[in-house]
Amino acid sequence: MGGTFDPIHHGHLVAASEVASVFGLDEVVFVPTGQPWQKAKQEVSPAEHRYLMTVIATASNPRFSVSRVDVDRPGRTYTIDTLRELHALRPDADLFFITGADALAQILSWKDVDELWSLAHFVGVTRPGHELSNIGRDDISLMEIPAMAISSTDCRERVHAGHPVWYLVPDGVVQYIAKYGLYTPDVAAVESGVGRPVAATDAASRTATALVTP
Ligand SMILES: Nc1ncnc2c1ncn2[C@@H]1O[C@H](COP(=O)(O)OP(=O)(O)OP(=O)(O)O)[C@@H](O)[C@H]1O
Ligand SMILES: O=C(O)c1ccc[n+]([C@@H]2O[C@H](COP(=O)([O-])O)[C@@H](O)[C@H]2O)c1
Repeated sequence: MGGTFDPIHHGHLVAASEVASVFGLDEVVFVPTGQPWQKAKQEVSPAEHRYLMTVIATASNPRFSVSRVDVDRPGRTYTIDTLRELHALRPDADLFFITGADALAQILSWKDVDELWSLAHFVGVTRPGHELSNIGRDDISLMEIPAMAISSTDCRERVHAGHPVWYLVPDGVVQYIAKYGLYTPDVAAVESGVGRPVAATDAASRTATALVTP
């Protein structure tokens, strides 16, 4: 499963788990992008942070692993290169490529799209707010998965605004984001009060008030 994973969230993990279960996959390899060229207009976190968050998020599942092929390949990330490299590394493996409905809808704009179909079996999964279509190809499988209305964009915006992302992303990823200050406004903005996180003391005093109220 390829993705920018900025950050990885439970929508990604549920999609991978469901496809692995239905198709009886031995392993799901998460492949964080190096330079996602279709996101060139937006700021993307350094690849090492996205790679490490993906490692943390998948560590507890023995069937999940993370590949560095896209992170380590210089230049823009194209799935045609990802699949060729994975195929060279595991020539005997049947490759599946998992995509959400939104990514599948864009696939005709991907590099060398006509060559993709012979390198992997594509599986499109449902995603709230997006229509799932096999874009007229019978060789693409479509799957309904439990709806997770979570996006990395929303997670970044929540952290930036000082709102929690607990239970949207794995606990270790919440802690990683806090440790490295990802998605937080810069210091000047914090000092000017923009995006100020909810103060622990505010929350504590509200709890205390609630406890003494009859
Ligand atoms: N909630 C979700 N349910 C199902 N599939 C998802 C979900 N979120 C992401 N995906 C799929 O996972 C893959 C990687 O997505 P990506 O890393 O770009 O996450 P994103 O949440 O879409 O990020 P952003 O909001 O930054 O665009 C894509 O195929 C995408 O369609
Ligand atoms: O090959 C391409 O041209 C291409 C264009 C856009 C996205 N992709 C791949 O689609 C996957 C999801 O990408 P994204 O940008 O939605 O996180 C990831 O593996 C990308 O490398 C691939």
